Order: sequence, then structure tokens, then C-alpha cells
Amino acid sequence: KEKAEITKEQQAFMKVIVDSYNRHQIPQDVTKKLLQEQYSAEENFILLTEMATSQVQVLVEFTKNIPGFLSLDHEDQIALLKGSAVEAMFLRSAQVLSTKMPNGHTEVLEERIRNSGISEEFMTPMFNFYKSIGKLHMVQEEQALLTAVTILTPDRPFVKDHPAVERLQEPMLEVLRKLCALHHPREPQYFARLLGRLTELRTLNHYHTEMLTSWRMNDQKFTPLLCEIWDVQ
Ligand SMILES: O=C(c1ccccc1)c1ccc(-c2nc3ccccc3n2[C@H](C(=O)NC2CCCCC2)C2CCCCC2)cc1
Repeated sequence: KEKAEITKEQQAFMKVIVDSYNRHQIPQDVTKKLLQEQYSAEENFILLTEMATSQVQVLVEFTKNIPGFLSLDHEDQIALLKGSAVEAMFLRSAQVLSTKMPNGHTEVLEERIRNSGISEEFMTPMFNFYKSIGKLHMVQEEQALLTAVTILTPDRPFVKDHPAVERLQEPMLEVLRKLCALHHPREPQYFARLLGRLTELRTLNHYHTEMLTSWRMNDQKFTPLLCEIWDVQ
């Protein structure tokens, strides 16, 4: 019985993460902008770099509020942020697309993304991921914890103290497991499916650098922060 119950301290722990996640909710202005009109490849690329840059700043603030993160080795903190930034961006994008919108808006948004300048070959894996996230109908707490679990992945490149990261990720996974049981009682495999999405997310990470250079236009300008975090230029 006690296995399933979320304890008082787990509630408090979760509240810190969910509040931080919601406080740093990316303004849905990218959706509003995209629904307004179809922009050119150049304008879309600029929109992406602006949104991605602000999302990285938001991600850093969110990460700093994860209990215990700031007590990790400083270089490991950077390695975890660097290693998870692209995944967090795709996860957030998937959540934006799976947000309930008035009739027909999601289809228009999808259309705008399909015609944004992203080369065809990346469209399929990207939308497959978006669809698989959408089908999960995650509640906000699950989204926040899944993002925190993604950031606290011990086996990122250049992380030195794996066990220290595992010790932070474990309680996160435990709360997430209980949340899944609570919100999806008729789907015992829901938690496992949720974690399976993180594997799919890694494949997008793997494509990402070539994705960027393939955006149908000649000179790609990135912000200094994106050059740092996306390993481009
Ligand atoms: O890195 C990407 C890539 C992929 C393939 C080739 C080159 C780059 C790559 C990465 C995200 C999305 C992407 N998927 C989206 C799903 C729903 C809504 C918008 C989405 N976007 C972009 C976006 O602004 N994302 C924000 C969302 C908030 C958090 C920061 C990021 C826009 C940018 C304007 C044009 C159309 C899509 C689209 C693309």
C-alpha cells in the first residue's frame, strides 16, 4: 500500500519542480505566431533560434531549482545541461503541439511546421515523436518530472560523477512512477511507455546537428548561446 502512496516529502519535492516548470512555461507565442501566417524558411529559422534561445535560458532556471542539482560538480552541471538541451527543446515542442487547441488549430500548426523549411527526412522522426508524446496525454506534473528526469541522465558525455547524478535522478523516477500509477490507473505499463519516449528522444538528439545545417536556406545564423549548446558554427 505505502509503495503506491506519494509521501508528504515527495509531494513537497514534486511541488518545487512543477511550480518551477510552470513558472518557466514558455509563452505559447510561438503557436500564436505560427497560426497567424506561413512564414518563409528564413523567418522560420529566425523564429526557431529565438524560441530555442529563450527556451535554453528557461531550462537553466528550471534546472537550478531541481533539488540537489546545484550541489553537483560544476562541470557536471554544464555537461548535464549541454547533454539534455536539445532533448528538452523537442520535449517542450511536443508538449506545445499536444496542448488542447480550438478545432483545426493543431492541424494548421502541423502544416506550418511541415512547410517551415525543415528538410523532409527529419519531418517523419520528429512528428512520430510528437505523435507518440501526444498519445500519452501527460498531465503537467508528468511533463515537469519527465523533463527533470531527462536533464538528470547520468550517462551524458563528459559527466564525471555518474553516481551523484543517479542519486538525484532516482527519487525523481520514484515520484514519476507513483504519479503515473495515480493518473493512469488502468494503464499499468504507462510509466514504462513514458520512459520509452526518452529513448526515442535521444534519436532526435542524434540527428539534430545535421538537421540544423539542412534547413533549406544558405547562411544559418545562430545566437552565441545556441552555438554553445547546439555545437554549431
Ligand atoms: O531543431 C529543429 C530542427 C528540426 C529539423 C531541422 C532543423 C531544425 C526543430 C525544433 C523544434 C521544432 C518545432 N516543433 C514544434 C512543435 C510545436 C510548435 C513549434 C515547434 N517547433 C519550432 C519551435 O519554435 N519550437 C519551440 C517550442 C517551444 C520550445 C522551444 C522550441 C517552430 C520554429 C518555427 C518553424 C516551425 C517550428 C522544429 C524544428
